[in-house]
Amino acid sequence: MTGKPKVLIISDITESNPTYIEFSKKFECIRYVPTTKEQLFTDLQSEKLRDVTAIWAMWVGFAELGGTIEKDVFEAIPLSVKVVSIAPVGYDRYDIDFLTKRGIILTNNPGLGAGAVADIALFLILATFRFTTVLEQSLRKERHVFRSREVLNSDKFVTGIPSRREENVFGFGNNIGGRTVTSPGGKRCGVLGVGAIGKEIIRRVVAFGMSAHYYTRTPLSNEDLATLPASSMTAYSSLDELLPNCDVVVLCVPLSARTYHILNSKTLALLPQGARVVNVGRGGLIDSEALVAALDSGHLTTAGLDVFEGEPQIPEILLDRWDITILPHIGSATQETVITAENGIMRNIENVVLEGGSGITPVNKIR
Ligand SMILES: O=CC(=O)O
Repeated sequence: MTGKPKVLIISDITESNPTYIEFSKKFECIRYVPTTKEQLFTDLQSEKLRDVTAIWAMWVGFAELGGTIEKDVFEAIPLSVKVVSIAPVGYDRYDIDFLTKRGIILTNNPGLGAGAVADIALFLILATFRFTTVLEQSLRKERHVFRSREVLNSDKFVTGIPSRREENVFGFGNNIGGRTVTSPGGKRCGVLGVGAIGKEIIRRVVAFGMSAHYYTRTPLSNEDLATLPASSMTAYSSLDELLPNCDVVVLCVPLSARTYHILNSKTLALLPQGARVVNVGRGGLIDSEALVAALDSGHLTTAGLDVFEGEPQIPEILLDRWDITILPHIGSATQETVITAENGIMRNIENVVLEGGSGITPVNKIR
């Protein structure tokens, strides 16, 4: 017994983080490594955790115990808990109504890693225009830089690529599987969601010579526009108006009932023939089956995805495709982001537990 308020830390942490060193002087920090959902449920009800006042949850719910910190687990948390503080921006995996009814504040980290996520969006945009995934896979398989039509067309080439040989595939690599390889420069990049991430994406794509096209329910303020390459940006008043003007569309809106499957067979059909799709938001924004159908029909050229519906699983139909670049939800996975997230979590916990506040960046309102 230290007499200090107890914080349950369900996550890896950076022990050398100077903010944590100070924090651990004010709180009894109980480190917990989650194994299974069932074990977590049991442990949360144990005597040792009976008077915990805060839960530092970092990425749990996203990563190692994908989806576990949902209502069924929260039902087990001690009544003494006042705040659950999580690392991510997105809190779509958490049951806000349940937490609010229990009088628990949930805090997130708005804007966390926006630049890092935008970097990954840019990487995926480049991959979708230049077909880097299939070309890298081919290189690894063939073990040399190919230039011959024979090699590119060989059966040893990445599975799934159409074998309409001579007329569609050129050794130089400017036409792969019957689809044209083009530069992003001069093309139109649609950005769906112009929050912190969307703004960073706009800055990056314009630097690459693209124009930025966007639709946002709340118009950008003049201050916002002053920080953006406004002369290369065009606003649209609806999604239906935006989509026909995108050579690539990038999704970075939060997942909600309104945005669930916002790209579906109907909206994908509004994209121009040959368009690309990139998703760094949440998997549930896209109907994966409709995406695959649009690629198969040749309406879409390629896609790049960092997020998937039902993570940590990946829809089977996306896995073996040569025309989709996939990454394991690494948008904000950098050392800088981790430290910023930890600091945000500690600041929120201190505010609620030591200062009697409602959280610095609360998701819900208690009272
Ligand atoms: O996906 C990561 C986040 O929401 O921060």
